[in-house]
Formats: sequence, structure tokens, C-alpha cells
Amino acid sequence: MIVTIDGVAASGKSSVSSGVAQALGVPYVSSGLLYRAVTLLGLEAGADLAQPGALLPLLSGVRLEPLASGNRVWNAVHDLTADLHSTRVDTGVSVVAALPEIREWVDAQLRALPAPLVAEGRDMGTNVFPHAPHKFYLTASPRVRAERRARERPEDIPAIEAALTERDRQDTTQSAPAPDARIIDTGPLTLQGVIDTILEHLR
Ligand SMILES: Nc1ncnc2c1ncn2[C@@H]1O[C@H](COP(=O)(O)OP(=O)(O)O)[C@@H](O)[C@H]1O
Ligand SMILES: Nc1ccn([C@H]2C[C@H](O)[C@@H](COP(=O)(O)OP(=O)(O)O)O2)c(=O)n1
Repeated sequence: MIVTIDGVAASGKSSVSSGVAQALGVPYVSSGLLYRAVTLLGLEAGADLAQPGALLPLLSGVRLEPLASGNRVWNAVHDLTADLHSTRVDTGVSVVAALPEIREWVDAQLRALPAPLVAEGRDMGTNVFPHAPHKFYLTASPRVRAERRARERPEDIPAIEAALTERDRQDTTQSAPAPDARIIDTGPLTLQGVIDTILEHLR
């Protein structure tokens, strides 16, 4: 069984997926972490983030470890995870995620993973796992999302809100909800409330 949980930036996808996956006793996979890893490696190599030919050679050692408590991304023996949520990766990642060659590489990593699993991102229910039987799409207002992210970033809430809104705009193409996804406004809910809502639908 595959459960897809897509949604806009900072809507709670990773935290909710982790909770749902732990309740189900299956792994979850964060596709956004792979786009973030490509971005980090590109930045560290001084590569042009708009050029897939400069990025693809950097990816041969990259591997996603789908731990239920929190995914990790490795480049050979180096654990990249702690560096994937910086503001500079946030700023560059949408350029990388717009490249069809990089999307193909990410999709291949995800489709190689054995079910059952919970997959989260933008296009899990539309493109990567279109036949998944259970699809969810998380939303919340930009201000609510910025307030949540402000607990994890040094910038203030208005700056974070502006950056999130700009990233939503850049990610629009791949972020449409699947027609058969259940849309959940997480604004009025607690994190556990969102997890419980999804688990109730799965029962
Ligand atoms: N009702 C809620 N639903 C989802 N996440 C919430 C909620 N309330 C607070 N959060 C917090 O919002 C933050 C962003 O969630 P995260 O899982 O990183 O989002 P995403 O994967 O969509 O970027 C986390 O710190 C999470 O715990
Ligand atoms: N399936 C996916 C997952 C993420 N992306 C892109 C879009 C986002 O800007 C980045 C980072 O996504 P991630 O889910 O890690 O982070 P945010 O919730 O957006 O803060 O990757 C994508 O295009 N397709």
C-alpha cells in the first residue's frame, strides 16, 4: 500500500508523514529532501543550478535513507541531512526542482523503494505514484506556515512568509493536488490532529 501526502511549503508534510508512517509501522519518504540534496551539492560545487549537466554528475553517491523517525540523505559516507534546511538551500531548490532531468532522477530513486510506504512532496499523488489508493494534500495560509517555520529558521515571520509565497509560485507547476486527493486545511488543527484525520480516513 502507498499513501501520498503532498502539499505546499511548510504545510506539515514531513511531520505528518512521519506520524502517519509510525502509526502504520511503515517507512515514509521525503522527496523534497532529494531536491534539497541536489541543490546543496550544486551549491557546494559552485555549479550553475539551472544546468542539469552540471548537477547530474554530482549525484552518483546520493542515497535516501527512509527512516520512520526522520529521513536522512547520504552522499557516499557523508550524512548531508543537517545541511538541507538552510535558507540558501530554500532559495535555490525551486530552480533545481524545475529541471526535468533532475525530476526524472528523483522519481527513479522513489519508484525503486519497496511498498508499503508513505511518500510526501508535491507530485507524489499526481506523477510518481498516480495509482496510490490513498492521497492527501495539506494546505494552510502563508502566515500560519511562516509562523511554524519561524520556529526553525533565524529570519522573522514576514521575511519567511515572503520567501514561502515566492517558492509556492515557483513550484506551482508540480504542486497541483491530484484530483482524487483529500485536501486538509491544517491551519485549525494540531499536528496530531492532522495525523489522526488521515489515520481515520485510512481505517
Ligand atoms: N497543525 C499542524 N500540522 C502540521 N504541521 C504543524 C502543525 N502545527 C505545527 N506544525 C509544525 O510545522 C512545522 C513545519 O512542518 P514540516 O513537517 O517541516 O513541513 P513540510 O514538510 O511541509 O515543509 C513543523 O515544525 C511542524 O511540527
Ligand atoms: N515532490 C517534490 C518535492 C519537493 N519539490 C521541491 C519544491 C520545494 O521548493 C523543494 C523542497 O521541498 P520540501 O518538501 O523539502 O520543503 P518545503 O516543505 O517546501 O519547505 O523541493 C518538488 O518540486 N517536488
